[in-house]
Amino acid sequence: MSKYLQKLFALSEQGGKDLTKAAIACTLTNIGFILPMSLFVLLMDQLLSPVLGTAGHGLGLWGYAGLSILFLILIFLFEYNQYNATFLASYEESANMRIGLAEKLRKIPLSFFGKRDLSDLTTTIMGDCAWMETAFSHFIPELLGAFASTILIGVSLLILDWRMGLSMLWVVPAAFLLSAGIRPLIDRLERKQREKLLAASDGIQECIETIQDIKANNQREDYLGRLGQKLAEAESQTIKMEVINGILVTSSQMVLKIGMATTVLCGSILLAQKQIGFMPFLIFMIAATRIYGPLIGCLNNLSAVFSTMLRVERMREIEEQKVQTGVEDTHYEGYDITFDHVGFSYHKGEPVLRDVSFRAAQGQVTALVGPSGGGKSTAARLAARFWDLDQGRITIGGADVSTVDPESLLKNFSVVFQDVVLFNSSIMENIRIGRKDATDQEVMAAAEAARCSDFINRLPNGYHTKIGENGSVLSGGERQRLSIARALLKDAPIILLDEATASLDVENESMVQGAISNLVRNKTVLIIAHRMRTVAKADRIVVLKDGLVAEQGSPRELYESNGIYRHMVDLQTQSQKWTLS
Ligand SMILES: Nc1ncnc2c1ncn2[C@@H]1O[C@H](COP(=O)(O)OP(=O)(O)OP(=O)(O)O)[C@@H](O)[C@H]1O
Repeated sequence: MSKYLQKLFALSEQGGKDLTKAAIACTLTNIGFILPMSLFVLLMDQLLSPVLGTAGHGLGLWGYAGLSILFLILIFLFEYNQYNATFLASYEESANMRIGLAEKLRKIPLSFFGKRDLSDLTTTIMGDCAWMETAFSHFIPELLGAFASTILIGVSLLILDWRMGLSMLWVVPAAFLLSAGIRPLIDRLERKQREKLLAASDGIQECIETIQDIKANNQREDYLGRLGQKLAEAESQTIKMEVINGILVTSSQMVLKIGMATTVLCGSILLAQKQIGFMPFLIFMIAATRIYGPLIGCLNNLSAVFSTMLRVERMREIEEQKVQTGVEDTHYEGYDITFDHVGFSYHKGEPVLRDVSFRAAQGQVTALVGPSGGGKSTAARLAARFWDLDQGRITIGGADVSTVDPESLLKNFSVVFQDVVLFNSSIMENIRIGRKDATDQEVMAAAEAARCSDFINRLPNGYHTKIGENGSVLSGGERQRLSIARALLKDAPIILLDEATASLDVENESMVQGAISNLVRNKTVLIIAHRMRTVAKADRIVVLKDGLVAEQGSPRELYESNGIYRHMVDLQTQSQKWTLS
């Protein structure tokens, strides 16, 4: 049972065991609610014995008091046990689920994120895991418990009198068959509802992120109109879903209630024909008032259980993704990066890099240049194994990067991208991400070298100033300098600079380039820049155009060969002379 539940709901081994325990605990609680009924039957048997001419049980006052106390204690213990078995275990499992998914996401290749909507992923990790908490503490164990207790009590009633038992229990499979029949429709509606809700939440997020551009382009009316449309569609889909859900729940509950009527009808006929005694009749009448209670409660939650299955499917999709693996203690013979006939595509059949071969030697600066969309950033990221290749191989110091564990590989890289990511913490902590054991002095030295100290000293709390979400209180150039400071602090043997100085003015760019020159000594540097003067002093230039290496050589060789590089240098020289006439 535990293994089956583990597989069905994508649980850990412990989670499967805990859910089984929770279901047993709910079964016991449901049986506990029947106990007072047996006391009532005993009492009735005794009180009615003179009328019915039976012997009666004669428990006496103390006997009834003793049994009442015993039943109360049992009910309390069953409830207490259910609380522990459901709540505590479910919170632990959902915490493990979240951590497990986050761990998995850490190891999945980035290609997966290109295919999945980010808010969809966030909803799966946060929303679906939170939903699982309620599902494991309520919906699922209560449903299983109601099933199990109904079967146990039903079998006892069938043994007592199979005719009465059947008249009472036939409705249970009928109600569940009805629910199972409607399930495909509910599943379809729920998928659609999720799509609409995601579209609405994407719309809201986009609106917040792009509010400046929307206003600047006078698009407010149009944009809000489209957003309103998305919200209205989400609302109407949710209402549709609720209506169908309501119909499912009430019709299943009505079917169950018919069971009460058939029990009374069958019981009255059998009693009138003297085929059953009054006490068994009474037992069935009382049972009919209690047996459907837990099931009716569960039918309310049945669509939630269906929804749980859909969410489990989404989680399983993440869990079953292939992760990037590799050895952690790779030996590198130096840090030359070699691209050997590399082919890569983000989407099948649309190659971004084709047969790319070049070498970025240790101790040299290799610049990747070329027209926009040529594949420069892709190539640089492939060296750090952000994705796996379709063809060829990339080696670092002779080691094929596809055989190296991605996290241990990245320890060799200091990376500065144009789209800097900063965290909502202090300047000090943001730089220290480069090397978490760095002292305050080392952080400050890195900040100084990256020309950050001027603006940091102007901030109200200096290095301890909180910089807001993604460094919102800083300018583009300041954010970029922080990220350079982070890379300087990490001091890794390979440096990737992707438009690292693009947001800096000329004065700051040359200062930061001075800092970078200190950093790059004896390192392997791969630099991507659109400004040709940024790469003019590189040791080697690789021109990527349409995913192919169009030319490579020293800046001088390329300039003299009169190809794409020269054309780009000449264009930029001309554009610098350009003024508004
Ligand atoms: N994550 C991604 N998913 C799908 N396609 C992508 C992704 N990143 C880049 N591309 C596509 O791959 C091609 C190469 O992009 P890349 O960013 O490597 O070029 P680039 O030479 O660095 O361009 P730029 O100079 O404009 O930054 C482009 O057509 C781009 O649209």
